Amino acid sequence: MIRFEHVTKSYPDGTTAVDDLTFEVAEGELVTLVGPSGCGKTTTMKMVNRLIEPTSGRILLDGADISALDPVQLRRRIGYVIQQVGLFPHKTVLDNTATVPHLLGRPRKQARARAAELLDLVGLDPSTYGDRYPDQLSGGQRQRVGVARALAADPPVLLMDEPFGAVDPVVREHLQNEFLRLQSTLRKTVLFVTHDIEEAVRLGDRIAVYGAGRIEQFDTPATVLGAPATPYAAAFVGADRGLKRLSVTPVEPGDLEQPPVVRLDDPAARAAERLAADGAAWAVVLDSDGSLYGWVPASALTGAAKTPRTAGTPQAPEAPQAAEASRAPWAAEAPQTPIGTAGEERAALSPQGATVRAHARPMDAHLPLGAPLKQALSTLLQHDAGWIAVQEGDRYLGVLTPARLHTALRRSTTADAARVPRAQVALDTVPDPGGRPAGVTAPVSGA
Ligand SMILES: Nc1ncnc2c1ncn2[C@@H]1O[C@H](COP(=O)(O)OP(=O)(O)OP(=O)(O)O)[C@@H](O)[C@H]1O
Repeated sequence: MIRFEHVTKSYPDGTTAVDDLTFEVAEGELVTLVGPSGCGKTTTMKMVNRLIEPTSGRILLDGADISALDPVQLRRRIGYVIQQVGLFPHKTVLDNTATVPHLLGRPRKQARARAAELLDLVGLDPSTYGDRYPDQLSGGQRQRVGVARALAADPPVLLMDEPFGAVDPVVREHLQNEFLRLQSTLRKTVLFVTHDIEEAVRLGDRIAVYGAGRIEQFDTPATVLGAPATPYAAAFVGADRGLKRLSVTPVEPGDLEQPPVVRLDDPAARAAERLAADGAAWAVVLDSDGSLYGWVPASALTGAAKTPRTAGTPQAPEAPQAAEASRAPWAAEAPQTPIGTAGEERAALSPQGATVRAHARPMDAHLPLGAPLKQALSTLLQHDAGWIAVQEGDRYLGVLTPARLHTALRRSTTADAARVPRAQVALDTVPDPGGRPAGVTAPVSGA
């Protein structure tokens, strides 16, 4: 755990780089420091490993004042990754990574074995890259070596100063994902400096938004985006913060609609009756194991007797479209005419048309529960669909609609501001697609 207590750093020329900082980074937490150039992020970070000494205040590491610790001993507990990486040009990748464990007294062979494990961990095959020199690597690969090297002594704390700043946006996103994957298992205490709000939001458990030498807001990404504490923080996170917030708001069970559900092997006639009774224009179709197969329009089921249809890929015009806000997205325009269930009509069903299977449209697109709303919106747009199914593992849970997505975003903003679970928030200003106040009587699965 890192704790800053009223830390100020002033230079003899009168510049105050940071002014009265007080904050805490919990063990295993990743805190991003974000702000414009010159606002004091790097100074903050370098005071933790005593490359810079504060003018006043103190910094505690696991409760101990670091000013009383030997700087060399202190730095052994702290991995440091910087943008320029700073690999030794004349040493191979493996030797670069093995340097610290070797310096710490591990026999060379052991240190190299550990280095190979770490290279593997950061996604560099040691048999391919271990014997290369830094100038034989791409920028992104060098950054990975930098991370592997910082992890080599297995320090509980990592300081990362714009570690992915020198690579193109695609590689950067890849490195960020890999680092998040690593961090989910390693659980280091991380201070991560960036001037990129997208990166800060993406990686941080919490974000410190810096103004000139001071922290303007220190909170979760969702709260910083949903409820900026000051006009400065609002301006820094950007006018499009609602869009950014989509990336940090997960789909929860309470966000989902529950349209009628039929199974592939249900008799088509019975499914049609069910949809007619519900006044539904379509139903979700599940496999026998409860996973998503696709959807079926009521019109296909009612026409089942005459024109059995072989399931194919749905064409865009057939895809379920976004509902008007006033009714459930699956609601029929007019009540469906139940198809005849008289014996002679049933007998007319061909074997192919007898079950939902013959009329169902497959739908490949679905989302895992917990996926960010941004992914949900992107999937909806990509498939030109009015809903997208949400699954937990292989189990279908319900569907997310554009209206529900909007409600989820609004509810999460309110929930974060009030510090309560999203499921407890009722919004009565925006009706959901069923015309109900969202979060009050809307169908909720498992929330
Ligand atoms: N040795 C120094 N003497 C005087 N001023 C300094 C010194 N080192 C840094 N500063 C000033 O302290 C302020 C904070 O610098 P710092 O490097 O912490 O900013 P930063 O937020 O990390 O910026 P960047 O994103 O550009 O790296 C800046 O105004 C900088 O000019």
